[in-house]
Amino acid sequence: MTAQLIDGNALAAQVRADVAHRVQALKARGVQPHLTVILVGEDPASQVYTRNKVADSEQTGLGATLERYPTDMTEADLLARIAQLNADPAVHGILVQLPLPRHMNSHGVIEAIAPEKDVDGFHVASAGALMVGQPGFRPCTPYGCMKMLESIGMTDLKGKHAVVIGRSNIVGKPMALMLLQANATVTVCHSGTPDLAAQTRQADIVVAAVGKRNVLTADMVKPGAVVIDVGMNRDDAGKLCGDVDFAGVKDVASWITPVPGGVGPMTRAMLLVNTIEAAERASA
Ligand SMILES: Nc1nc2c(c(=O)[nH]1)N[C@@H](CN(C=O)c1ccc(C(=O)N[C@@H](CCC(=O)O)C(=O)O)cc1)CN2
Repeated sequence: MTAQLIDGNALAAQVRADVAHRVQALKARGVQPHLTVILVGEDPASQVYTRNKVADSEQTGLGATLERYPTDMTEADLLARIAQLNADPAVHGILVQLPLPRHMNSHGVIEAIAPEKDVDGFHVASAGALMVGQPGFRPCTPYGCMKMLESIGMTDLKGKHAVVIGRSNIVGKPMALMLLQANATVTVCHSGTPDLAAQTRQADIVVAAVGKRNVLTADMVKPGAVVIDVGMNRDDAGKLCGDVDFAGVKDVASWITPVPGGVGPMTRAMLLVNTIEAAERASA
């Protein structure tokens, strides 16, 4: 079997087109939706990601501002700026790019963002809403993974066993909750799981979100399973790769997401969805 690719770039383009229509509808009502992205420090990857977020936003007609601050910015100054943005009715979404410099408490900074502007979906209010199945912003990466499953007809996951590898607050845990909400039977595995392969071999859907190459190899995958690769790593040649041994697993799975061109573009696209949603709610 050779797996079919779930093309994140193509799906993200569809999502952006839909967002662009929603932006036009809001603009027709005199509302200019706006996202403010905050970058503290000089991390090269974060500089690329934040520039891309602004470019994606502008492509759909969303207004976007990138605010850059030096690494030695104080946490108090960052919190004060967030408070101003919270109070600004022209700003609908606020995103603080992670990681923050080590002297800052990321949790405290995220909690300072008004929940109604938390377009990253990282605030505890957003996490709580997801937990109890209430409307709220969903973290963009797992939200994008769910859209990818939907794109191949996997909407109701009743009877499906999903295994999530990784338990981070921004991917693994919300991913498990979203799969559960779609009626999957969900197992969450992590560094303390004794026999990972025994778990993944049972899975109809595997989501790998560890941040380590070759966490999932062909022998760990049930034939015909759907494999979603959230990882973003570098191989020995410096080439971008995921957590999944793509070359091996593609011969066992039925569907697989590539890296690059899979979950990454969908993460960016779902940020736009959350931002237009924030603007629509604010102007309802
Ligand atoms: N505040 C946030 N910080 C971070 C998040 C986040 O969702 N919110 N996620 C990651 C980084 N990230 C977005 O910020 C992100 C990284 C990469 C991609 C992406 O499109 N990757 C491409 C490849 C890019 C390359 O060539 O380097 C792909 O997979 O095709 C999207 C989003 C940490 N911080």
